[in-house]
Amino acid sequence: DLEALELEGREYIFQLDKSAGARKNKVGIFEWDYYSNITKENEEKWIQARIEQSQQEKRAWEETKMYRWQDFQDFTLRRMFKKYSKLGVSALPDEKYKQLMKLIADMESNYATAKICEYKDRSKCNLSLEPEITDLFAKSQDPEELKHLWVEWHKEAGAKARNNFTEYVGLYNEAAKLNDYKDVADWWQSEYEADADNFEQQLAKIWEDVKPLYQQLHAYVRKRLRDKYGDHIVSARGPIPAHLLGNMWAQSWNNIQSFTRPYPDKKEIDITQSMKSQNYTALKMFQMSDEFFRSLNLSAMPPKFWKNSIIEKPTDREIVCHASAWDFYDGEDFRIKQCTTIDYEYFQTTHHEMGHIQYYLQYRNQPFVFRDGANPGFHEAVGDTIALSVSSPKHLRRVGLTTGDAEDEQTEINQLYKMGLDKIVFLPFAYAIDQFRYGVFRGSTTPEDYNCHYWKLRESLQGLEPPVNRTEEDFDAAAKYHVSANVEYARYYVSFIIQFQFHRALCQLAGEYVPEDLNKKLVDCDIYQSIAAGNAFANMLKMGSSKPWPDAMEVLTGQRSMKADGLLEYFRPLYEWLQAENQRTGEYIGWEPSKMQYC
Ligand SMILES: C=C(C[SeH])C(=O)N1CCC[C@H]1C(=O)O
Ligand SMILES: [Zn+2]
Repeated sequence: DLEALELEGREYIFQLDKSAGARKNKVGIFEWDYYSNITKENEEKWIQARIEQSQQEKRAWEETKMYRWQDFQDFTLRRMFKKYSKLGVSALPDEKYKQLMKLIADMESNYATAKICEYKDRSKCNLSLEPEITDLFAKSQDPEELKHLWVEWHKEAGAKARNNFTEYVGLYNEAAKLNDYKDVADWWQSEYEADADNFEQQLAKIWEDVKPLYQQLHAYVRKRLRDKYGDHIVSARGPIPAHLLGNMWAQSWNNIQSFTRPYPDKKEIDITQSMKSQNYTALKMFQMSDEFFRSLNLSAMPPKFWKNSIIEKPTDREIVCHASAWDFYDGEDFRIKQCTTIDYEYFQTTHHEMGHIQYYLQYRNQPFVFRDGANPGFHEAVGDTIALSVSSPKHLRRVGLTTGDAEDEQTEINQLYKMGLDKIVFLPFAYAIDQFRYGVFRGSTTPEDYNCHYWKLRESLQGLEPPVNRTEEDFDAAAKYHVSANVEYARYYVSFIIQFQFHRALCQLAGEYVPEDLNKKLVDCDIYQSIAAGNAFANMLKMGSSKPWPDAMEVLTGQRSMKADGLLEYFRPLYEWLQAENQRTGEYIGWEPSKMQYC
């Protein structure tokens, strides 16, 4: 009878889940060894381990198909079976599976080991992205040097990946179809459990809500850059050249805050300078982040975390420097790998990565198949939500990273501007990255016009243009880690929206934010040491992916959908200031078509 069948199904799926967890642990160790020591030998070992895992998964998948789990009464049981009924890339025949793994590994190692020559001394050709190129890009205010670094990096890390990427798209789409998805775009979006094209409608709605704020910020920054570099470099009504914004991908404009902020005579909050003058170390940054989480009654980092993590770039080997957090699915072994430098950006990144580890710790008693974010955006939002408190003036004063004067109107606008250069600026970038890849996977963007489509999106969404003309010899999208490393990117777009919904709820629980109370503003909320906020956060995080994400979001925020209202409320004073300022200077809002050639 059905009762007995369901009982048998329960036995089976929990057994399968346990062995799946053991497989993930084993493959994870090989993957870590490769990412933290890029050699041909380690790449081969990792791919071999992946092949063995995929063969075992295929056998288990055949067995799982025999159960009529759709008729089971228990919701959790049905959800576990549903997740295990999707085989993933292992559905590819062995040879194709191996080829796909190799393509991704080769693109990723090309990105991780790419080197370029200096602008000043062309004989010095050993510049890596981290820390050399990143630091130069953050500090240089020489448009010619920035142009050189931009062009050379996009050649080494982007153009070189074009052929591998094209082949990867074909194989990855084959895997999608074997999993009953139309294409990889459909597969990636299924992670958000939205019906049909609803997920893309949600993304579009959010952009519609945020675009006016972005356009005001874009217009203001363009004016300040024109003041600095002259109108022969920055036009009055055109897109902004992408190499002048302090970041290789123009995804965050924080590095130009110092010479563009609204009230320059107000003391600058220069966290990087404070950290350096206080002899901060990478370890201290990690200990401070761990202490913040513990202050909320959340979990401490376990011993293996401090023992096994790599928090500074090794000098004796090549590694994948791009920051990452790892769950080895044994309840004890959790690691971060990052090439920390002592600056504001890495202070943020450290909290971002520690947020991933905290999520792993909170859901570590879930079945393995539920040890995941409620949706991929949740996982990216945990650390950033905490960092919203950490980067508040109140908290920075608390930890001695800024001194003196309490909030006055102008300082608050400067603070919101600094936050906006990270959080508002990022949204059209993230939107462009996966709009581009959706088109590629759907076939509406072909290899013959990869770069043309990429720059059309960059111009229409971000209001940027390339510093030099582009052709289809280039492949600028792959100059961004996630495109070379096959990491979906809409997760960050979602994260930068929901983290403000989480932050607002936590601030209310901490008594730090009261709507309409001018002494309890969102911009100066710091939930540090609030057990009430921490417990509510933990209740959501513990769920992992055991329920559809609206249930998880509702537990913390009472909302069941992602909405830009949290972000817009946080930045409202800045929005009003920007509108008034752009009116005062008569700045043109938006951008006319670029005169650069890229299609
Ligand atoms: C820090 C990570 C590792 Se999950 C990252 O890739 N982030 C964090 C914010 C956006 C995105 C990026 O750097 O492009
Ligand atoms: Zn992340």
